[in-house]
Amino acid sequence: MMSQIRRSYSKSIQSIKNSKLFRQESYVNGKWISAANGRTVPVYDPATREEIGTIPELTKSEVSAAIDSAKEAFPEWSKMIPKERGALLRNWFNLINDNKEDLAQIMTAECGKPLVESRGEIVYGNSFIEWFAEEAKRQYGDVIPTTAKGKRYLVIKQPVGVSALITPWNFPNAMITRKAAPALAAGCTVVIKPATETPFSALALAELAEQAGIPKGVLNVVTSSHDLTAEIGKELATNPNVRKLSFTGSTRVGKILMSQCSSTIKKVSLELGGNAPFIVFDDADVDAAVKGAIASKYRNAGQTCVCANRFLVQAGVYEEFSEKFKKAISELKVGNGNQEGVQIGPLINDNASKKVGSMIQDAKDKGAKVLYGGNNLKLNFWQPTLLGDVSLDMLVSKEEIFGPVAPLYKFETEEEAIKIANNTDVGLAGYFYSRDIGRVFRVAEALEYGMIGVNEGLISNEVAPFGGVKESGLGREGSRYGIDEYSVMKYICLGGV
Ligand SMILES: NC(=O)C1=CN([C@@H]2O[C@H](COP(=O)(O)OP(=O)(O)OC[C@H]3O[C@@H](n4cnc5c(N)ncnc54)[C@H](OP(=O)(O)O)[C@@H]3O)[C@@H](O)[C@H]2O)C=CC1
Ligand SMILES: O=C(O)CCCC(=O)O
Repeated sequence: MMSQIRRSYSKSIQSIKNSKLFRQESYVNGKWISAANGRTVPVYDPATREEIGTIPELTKSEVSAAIDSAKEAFPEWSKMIPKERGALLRNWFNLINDNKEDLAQIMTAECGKPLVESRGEIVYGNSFIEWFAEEAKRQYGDVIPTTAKGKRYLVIKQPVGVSALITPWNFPNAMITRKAAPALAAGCTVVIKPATETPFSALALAELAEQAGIPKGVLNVVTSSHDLTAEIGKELATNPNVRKLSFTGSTRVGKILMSQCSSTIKKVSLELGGNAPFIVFDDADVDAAVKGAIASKYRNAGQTCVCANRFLVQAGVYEEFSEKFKKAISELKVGNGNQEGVQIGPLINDNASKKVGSMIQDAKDKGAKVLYGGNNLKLNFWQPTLLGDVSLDMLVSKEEIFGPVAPLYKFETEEEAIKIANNTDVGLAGYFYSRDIGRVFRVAEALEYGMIGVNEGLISNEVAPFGGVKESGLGREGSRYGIDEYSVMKYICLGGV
């Protein structure tokens, strides 16, 4: 049976050492399940369009049953001593660490990112598990000085309850661990719905969670098809037994989920789209700015919500920055992510590719110059692209590009740069390069973004609060604040003391 299925695996999956990690069933209540109606959905390698394997197309009622399992598991898990929960998370961390190369290969096969980035994401994703394994022990409450004789006031933190976690395809591992680890540490049980394009990284995590001893029903992974996504999302957002929903993805879907969650007043965390400005001032170290720009823009072929989206460059260094940027991207290697040396893989699917193509065309139609690239090489592989003479009416200025395209704008003054940078409905990450300490404070404070990189293009880590303002979302992930998203405060007023 196995050899029959194996024939259709992509090459990257064939090379994994621990074949147990490649699960093709959903994981509910400690069991690996198929859909009751037997229906499956194929998953393709975006680099080759080869079928990697299949996943069950669970229906709404099966997702509802997974929520029931999480509800049943909640009392015991939430009452466990935090240190014991932390120890199980630590086991999970260790197992992920032991299997990191296989996990990276599965990730590259299903989402296309270069293997070197997949390896980095496994380490990054695992850092959230390690961090929250520790934080489980640090959910401190408060004792509030009394205002009346004979009374004492206490505040304790308790887990919010069953948590639904809906995650995207661009970070198939880290977006799960950044939600599941604080949820489990706080004492919540979870139902995870991974993106239909990238379910195997999620199922591999579930396999290792099971091996780590995380009890049945505590962590569930439900898979389905794009056709049923809206129905399943609605079930997760409206089922009264779910008390928390955390979503990473587009602002469009975030708005739908937030409105659906209002029917049962769930606690909601949303990590949505961005339109990150990357500002280079005249006083910047231009070489450092180019290095930061490449790291920020071309990570995951530009498919990252914190990717630089608009490059605002002050007139005095515009030519120098543009020339050096162009040279740097001309050296980037595009190809199948599982080949050594590749820095830019394919976009996730045809829709993503069409979106990038139409944004480049729109910019050209409105007068932008292609300074480098601009071509679709094959399938969904795009050349790293640099656009000059970009104006604010172009789609690349207004929308999240989610592809390897860098638009350059020239500005004259600091005020103008801040005004352009803030002229958007979203506010996730913003970046700027300057060596003037006064400007560093002024601009960092003036930018309407949840996260700011100053002389730095990569800002994410497990100890810092990740999240946005405006339509980029609600809540913070990672850091000491991340666990609060899965906790509720209880005030206890003690009389007769
Ligand atoms: N903030 C971020 O990290 C991300 C931002 N985006 C932005 O969104 C654009 C479009 O990408 P796309 O993949 O379509 O983004 P979506 O927001 O549609 O997809 C992301 C996740 O949301 C799920 N989803 C989609 N519709 C619903 C729904 N009605 N209810 C519940 N869950 C739902 C998807 O599931 P399924 O896979 O089953 O469809 C997937 O798990 C990108 O170009 C980018 O700009 C996209 C992904 C991540
Ligand atoms: O939403 C995303 O695009 C994933 C976040 C990437 C990061 O953690 O840096």
